[in-house]
Amino acid sequence: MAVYTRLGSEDMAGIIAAFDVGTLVSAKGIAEGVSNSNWLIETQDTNGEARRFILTMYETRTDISDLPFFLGLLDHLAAKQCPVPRTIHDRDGASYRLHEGKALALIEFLPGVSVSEPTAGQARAVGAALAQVHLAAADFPDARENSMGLKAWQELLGACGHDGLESIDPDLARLVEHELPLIASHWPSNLPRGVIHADLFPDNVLMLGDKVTGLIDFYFACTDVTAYDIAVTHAAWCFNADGTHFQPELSGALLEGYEAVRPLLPEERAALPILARAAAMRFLATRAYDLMNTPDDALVTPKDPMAFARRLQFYADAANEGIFVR
Ligand SMILES: Nc1ncnc2c1ncn2[C@@H]1O[C@H](COP(=O)(O)OP(=O)(O)O)[C@@H](O)[C@H]1O
Ligand SMILES: N[C@@H](CCOP(=O)(O)O)C(=O)O
Repeated sequence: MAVYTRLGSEDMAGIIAAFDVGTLVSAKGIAEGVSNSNWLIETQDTNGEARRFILTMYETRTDISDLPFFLGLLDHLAAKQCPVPRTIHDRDGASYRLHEGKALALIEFLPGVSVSEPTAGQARAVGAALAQVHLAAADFPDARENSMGLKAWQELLGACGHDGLESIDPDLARLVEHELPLIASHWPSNLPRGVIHADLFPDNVLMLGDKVTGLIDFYFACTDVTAYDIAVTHAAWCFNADGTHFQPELSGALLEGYEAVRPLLPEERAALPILARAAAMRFLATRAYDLMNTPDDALVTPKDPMAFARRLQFYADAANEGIFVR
């Protein structure tokens, strides 16, 4: 359930009236997602045409000062025909507005559904779309530090503590205490950097068949090692949900799709094993922290950190097995 803030119909009509998108017809809260509040908005324009939008209210996880980067990136990528939602600027030309202290943005509704058991064809299409974003963002003028980088993982896992991790799983503290310093000492410093999505999970990709119709939720986007974004997407797409089974056919297809658009440098491909461990650690860290710090009566169900602990263990065990070798 991702509507944390209740907006009455009068409030909603007033918010929509600030945009030149017609008259509000309906506003339906969207259950998916966990970070922000989202509504499906339907309006009727002056020609009587029905139009659909997504209204997002940014909650605590998204810093308002980052919105110019996120929303500006969407418009930059959309202008380059990437399958991302355009932002709808209000009557004053602003890309977001404040409502009772919280930021709101209206974005283009895109068709498609998020797949839960991707095919190789879908993985290939996602790889190609990710590469398209990396190339299209090459001349995006703004930059943003990765707020979910190594330092954040160390802080989050430190806050969980040895006993806290062991309370999740008896072997979790051992895995983290072995892997985190290894990742820190092997993080590659010589690779191409650029704008990355950093959270391209299946629930952030809209698809119709094998076609990517929407890349959404750019709210972890930042400037970091480009190949790390491939590692994040690999960890998110190439295993079953709980991380118990690696799916080599999806791995091969994802990388083929990516390289058909943006060939990897040899040093990027060589770094994928350590970057994959890092990606698994990143999501293990936020999920473990959230699991330990989400009130029992919270609106959302925390995600399972062990799904990414299993991915991390797999990548560590397979470090010399060439799963990323062409
Ligand atoms: N531009 C869009 N077009 C169509 N559906 C969207 C769009 N943006 C978000 N959604 C829907 O809203 C859900 C939550 O959006 P998301 O940005 O993932 O939320 P959160 O930031 O909370 O994770 C998505 O899973 C999708 O179903
Ligand atoms: N996708 C990650 C982080 C959660 O992000 P959100 O897009 O669901 O807010 C995960 O699954 O851990």
